[in-house]
Amino acid sequence: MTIESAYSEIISAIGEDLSRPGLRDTPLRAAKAIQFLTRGYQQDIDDVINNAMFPSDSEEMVIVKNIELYSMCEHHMLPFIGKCHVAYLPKGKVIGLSKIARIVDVFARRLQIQENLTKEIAEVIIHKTGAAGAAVIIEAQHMCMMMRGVEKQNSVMTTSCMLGAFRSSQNTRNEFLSLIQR
Ligand SMILES: Nc1nc2c(ncn2[C@@H]2O[C@H](COP(=O)(O)OP(=O)(O)OP(=O)(O)O)[C@@H](O)[C@H]2O)c(=O)[nH]1
Ligand SMILES: [Zn+2]
Repeated sequence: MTIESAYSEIISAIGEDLSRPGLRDTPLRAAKAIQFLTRGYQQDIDDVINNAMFPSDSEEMVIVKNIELYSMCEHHMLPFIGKCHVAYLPKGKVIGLSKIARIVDVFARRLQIQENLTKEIAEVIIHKTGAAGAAVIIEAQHMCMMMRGVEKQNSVMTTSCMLGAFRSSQNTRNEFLSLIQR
């Protein structure tokens, strides 16, 4: 079954008239949309990074904060939306700035829970850059909690993953936390 025909069935099953003009092209449109929202499954991390690693003597913390994040919860297939803060401690090389946001998207554009998304981003950053540490914090709101279910509009879920020096050194962790709060 194609995604398009699956959407046709869903639209019929909810009692709608698939032949009315407004819905005629909807299964195809919706199929394209869900493929975009889950395109992370088709992406390869090394292709995304595209060798954008540059030698550097700097061992100072690099932080990219407020990366906007759109993902889909794996329980309800509804969006969760928020921001992601990423940091790492370079060791001999730095990664192209945009690639950090691209890595976030590779994992966000899948069916996810926020905890796993946070961990997957941190693990790839540390493995691909050989950094002395990596840290990721995600703050997000889940449509499955807002539009339906418990219907809470203001709760924000915060998750973090601290690896390497961010886990072992409280000073490093505090530096990261104070810099993202500024
Ligand atoms: N830990 C975690 N839970 C999530 C995430 N996204 C959605 N959930 C939760 O997944 C749970 C699924 O619970 P179920 O009881 O199986 O599903 P449900 O009956 O639709 O639950 P309600 O949302 O409470 O109505 C809910 O508590 C959701 O809030 C996430 O990223 N992380
Ligand atoms: Zn959900």
